[in-house]
Amino acid sequence: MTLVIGLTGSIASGKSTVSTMFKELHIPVIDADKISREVVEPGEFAYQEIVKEFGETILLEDQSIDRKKLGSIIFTDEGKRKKLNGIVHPAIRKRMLEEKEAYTKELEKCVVMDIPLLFESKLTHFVEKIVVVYVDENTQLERLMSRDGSSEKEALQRIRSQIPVREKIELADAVINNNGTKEDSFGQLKDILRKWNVL
Ligand SMILES: CC(C)(COP(=O)(O)OP(=O)(O)OC[C@H]1O[C@@H](n2cnc3c(N)ncnc32)[C@H](O)[C@@H]1O)[C@@H](O)C(=O)NCCC(=O)NCCS
Ligand SMILES: Nc1ncnc2c1ncn2[C@@H]1O[C@H](COP(=O)(O)OP(=O)(O)OP(=O)(O)O)[C@@H](O)[C@H]1O
Repeated sequence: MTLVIGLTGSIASGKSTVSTMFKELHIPVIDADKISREVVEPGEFAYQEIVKEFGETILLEDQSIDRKKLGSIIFTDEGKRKKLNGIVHPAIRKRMLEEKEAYTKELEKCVVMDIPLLFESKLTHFVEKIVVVYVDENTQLERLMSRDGSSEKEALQRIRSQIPVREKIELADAVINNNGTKEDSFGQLKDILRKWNVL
C-alpha cells in the first residue's frame, strides 16, 4: 500500500523547501504549483477560459499569461480569485489524481501531494496523512518579500488570501516548524517519516 502524504502550509512557509527534502529521500512529489503552471499554457482549455474571463491585457507578447499581472488582479479581488480558481482548479485536480494513480500503481511506498490550498480547496480526502509546514508571521512576511521582491502590502495580500497557518496546524497529523535552519526542518521531517514507518 502506498502512503499518500499531503504537504501544505501557508505561502512562503517552506513547502517547496520541504518538498525538495522528500525528493532527497527518494520519495516522489506531485507539485500542485507546477501543475497549475502547465494547465494554463497556451492551447490548454484553462488558458482559453482565462483569456475569455480576464481579457487579452493579461497576456505577454509571446501570448503566455503574465502571471505577475494576473496575480495583482486576483490577490486584490476575492471575486476574481474565485473566478480564476473555478477555471484552473478542476484541471489541476484532474492532473494530480492521474499522477497519484500512476505512483500508486507503481507500488511506491509513499507519495507526497504538495498542495498549497489543501484546506482552502477541501482536498483533504486526496491524502491519508497531512504535514503542515509553518513559520511565524514575521518570518513568513520577510521570506516572502525577499523571495518574490514584493512590497509588504503585496505580500500581506497574498498571505491574507489563505487560511491562517495557525488554523491549519490544528488540522495536521504532523507539523514542521520551519523557523529554524533548513537542516533543523530536515531532522523534523525524518522523525515524522520514521514514526510513520516510511524511513
Ligand atoms: C495568480 C497566479 C497566476 C500568480 O502566479 P505566481 O507565479 O506569481 O505564483 P505561484 O503560482 O508560484 O503561486 C505562489 C503561491 O501563491 C499562493 N496562491 C496561488 N494561487 C492562489 C489562490 N488562488 N489563492 C490563494 N493563494 C494562492 C500559493 O501559496 C502558491 O504556492 C497563480 O498563482 C495562479 O494561477 N493561481 C491560481 C491557481 C492556484 O490556486 N494555484 C495554487 C494552488 S494549486
Ligand atoms: N529554514 C529556512 N531558513 C531560511 N530560509 C528558508 C527556510 N525555509 C525556506 N526558506 C526560504 O524562504 C522562501 C520561502 O520558502 P518556499 O519557497 O519553500 O516556500 P513555499 O511554502 O513553497 O512558498 P509558496 O507557497 O509560495 O509556494 C524561499 O526563498 C526559501 O529559500
